[in-house]
Amino acid sequence: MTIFQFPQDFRWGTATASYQIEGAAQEGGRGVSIWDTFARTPGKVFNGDNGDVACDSYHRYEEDIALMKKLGINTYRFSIAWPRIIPDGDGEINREGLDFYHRFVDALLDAGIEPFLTLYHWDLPQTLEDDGGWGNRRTVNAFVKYAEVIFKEFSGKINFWLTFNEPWCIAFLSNMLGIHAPGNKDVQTAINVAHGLLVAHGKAVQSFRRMGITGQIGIAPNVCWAEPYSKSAEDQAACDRSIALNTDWFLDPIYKGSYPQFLVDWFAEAGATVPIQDGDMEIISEPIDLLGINYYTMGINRHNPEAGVLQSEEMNMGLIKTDIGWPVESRGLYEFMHYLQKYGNVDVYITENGACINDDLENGKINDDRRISYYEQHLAQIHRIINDGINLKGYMAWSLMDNYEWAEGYRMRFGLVHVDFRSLVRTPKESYYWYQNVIRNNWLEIRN
Ligand SMILES: N=NNCCOCCOc1ccc(-c2cn(C[C@@H]3NC[C@@H](O)[C@H]3O)nn2)cc1
Repeated sequence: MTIFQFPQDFRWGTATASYQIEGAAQEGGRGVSIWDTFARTPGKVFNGDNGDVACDSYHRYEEDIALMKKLGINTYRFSIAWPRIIPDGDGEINREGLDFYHRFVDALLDAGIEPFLTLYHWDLPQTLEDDGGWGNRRTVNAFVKYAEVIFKEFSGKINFWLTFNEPWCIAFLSNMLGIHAPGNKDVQTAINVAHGLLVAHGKAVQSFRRMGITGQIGIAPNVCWAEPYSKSAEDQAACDRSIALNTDWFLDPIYKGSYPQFLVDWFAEAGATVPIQDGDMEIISEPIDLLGINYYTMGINRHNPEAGVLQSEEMNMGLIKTDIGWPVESRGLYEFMHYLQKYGNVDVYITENGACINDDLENGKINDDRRISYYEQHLAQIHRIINDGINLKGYMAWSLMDNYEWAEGYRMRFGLVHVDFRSLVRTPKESYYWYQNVIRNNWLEIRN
């Protein structure tokens, strides 16, 4: 038996997002988001699943908070649905939407749980997408107006703020690969979206500072760690491109005030350029306080001219995979956290980490041993990272409960709690009780 003791002030939590759990899509004055539209577009989402009901957390949040309290977490990451706050994107404020989130945040605080608020977790008001989306400065300015409404409303209640979740997914998965909403497949559009959201991020941070809002603010990139299939320079360069597009493309502008030139040049070869306007990079590089890092898996990549714009092909190395097909390899988290040190030993929270394991109820229990094994491996790496002196301050498991996994609909289950999407009954899985024990002890026991 090996014991890994965590720091006394280490934060333990779980994470969700508005469109994935709330439901009540036509209630409370909520407007239409790009995911409502995308989900209703034939062929885009498995089974045509949408977020109309989801986990119905809009109505059942007190039950969810009771599960969080029983789990023993002290931190809960959630996102605000912009379409609940300003239904048409940049028009009238919907008081009913603000009141819902006040009730929710107050209930979290009453339960002794620190809210970790994400402003944008992919549910853009459709009206703004119709007018050009993140590539149009109207959307950038509308985001700042929305952010300032939330800052003003929740300052004093919220101490941890994130502007954007997974900017690579918002820009490239959704606008170059077309896999997520709005489903564009155009490199220039993706680069325009990435730049727009970065300017929006910087302007929101400037507002946060100017308004004297409580707490710390940052952004949450997702990680795409990759190691070369061979020792060839070509394969290493292919890995560098994959890693950098998820991380450096966003963190270089924020921490250095400029894009990674080798990728700018790579995209220029493909005929795509970054639409930088005077003053943009100064805005984007407004200093932040923390980073959220979302890690799921890593790849072994090789250069392949046929493998998309980046010409970086992920090889199937025969590793154990989760049920969504992602290799289980916790080593990439350790390697990435050291890679991240090039931006300084900044405060980092793992804001998402978890496994898609689609076990179902058997005799009233869900024996998700594979999920427990995934968490054991990744928490052991977390301990190793902390032991190396890296400022990793907390960990949020993705996810509290099974929810709407975007284009995969409800078939892919990441939760510590099982959700029956017909009855909406929640059932803690064996991994929930395992995580409860880790939190209670503040240590990890690795079975020999
Ligand atoms: N990276 N290169 N890929 C090249 C080609 O990929 C094809 C498929 O791509 C991807 C990549 C990444 C994801 C993904 C999903 N989640 C889980 C959510 N995170 C935020 C939260 O809402 C969770 O639901 N995180 N990441 C999906 C599909």
